[in-house]
Amino acid sequence: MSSLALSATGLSGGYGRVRILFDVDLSVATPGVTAVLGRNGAGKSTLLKVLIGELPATGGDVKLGDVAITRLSTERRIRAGIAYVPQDLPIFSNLSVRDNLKIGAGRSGGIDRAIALFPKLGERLNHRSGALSGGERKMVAIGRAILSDPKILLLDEPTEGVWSGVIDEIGDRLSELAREISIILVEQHLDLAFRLADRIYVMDRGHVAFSGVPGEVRSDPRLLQCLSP
Ligand SMILES: Nc1ncnc2c1ncn2[C@@H]1O[C@H](COP(=O)(O)OP(=O)(O)OP(=O)(O)O)[C@@H](O)[C@H]1O
Repeated sequence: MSSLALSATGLSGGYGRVRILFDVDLSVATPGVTAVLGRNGAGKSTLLKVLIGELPATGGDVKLGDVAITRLSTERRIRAGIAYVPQDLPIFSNLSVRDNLKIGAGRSGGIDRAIALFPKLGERLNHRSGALSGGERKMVAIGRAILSDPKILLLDEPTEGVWSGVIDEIGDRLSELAREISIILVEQHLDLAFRLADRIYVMDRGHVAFSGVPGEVRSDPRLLQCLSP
């Protein structure tokens, strides 16, 4: 079980001179699911990119446990125990499922943990990844990410482009995974986010508008305001 919490304090960041995030405070459940909601363009993906170090923080701090990791490279954050699955999946279409998974396996070469989480991948190991369904591609990306044995997993819209019948399946697997590690979940499917999350942050124009446990957030009139286009 993980005891390493990821937290952000007063976090700002963006693209070049364009500031997108303003003074974001966030602290993740360990283990468990912390969902981040907000309308398109609210800054959810940008937040994950700053947390993993793909974009620099221009203010504030990111901590893993008590250690500030704000200035660490993405590679060192991954080594420290954070994994990231971006929205646009880095899946190599020409490679088999097995070879795509092996990219995440490091020196051990073992892909068993990914297959234990998503047994369907075990049946598709020799398939070309480009021929997989949207849901299966998401499974490959998540399965590969957990092979680095992360304590914290950042997931950007794992159900985007996934057939509704498979959304629950992915949700069930994430719920299992969240018994062991912390997941920060950016998600457009509200039902799934409310089902999985221990805590929810609602973002609006680069700020955290409010946060709370799912019951509180669902009945907060600010939710509709923050999610309406
Ligand atoms: N590469 C980029 N360069 C400049 N601005 C960007 C870039 N990527 C995103 N943005 C801008 O940053 C803002 C926040 O985008 P972000 O992708 O973080 O939002 P989001 O909440 O994840 O939205 P979505 O649900 O659509 O993915 C938007 O105004 C977007 O146009």
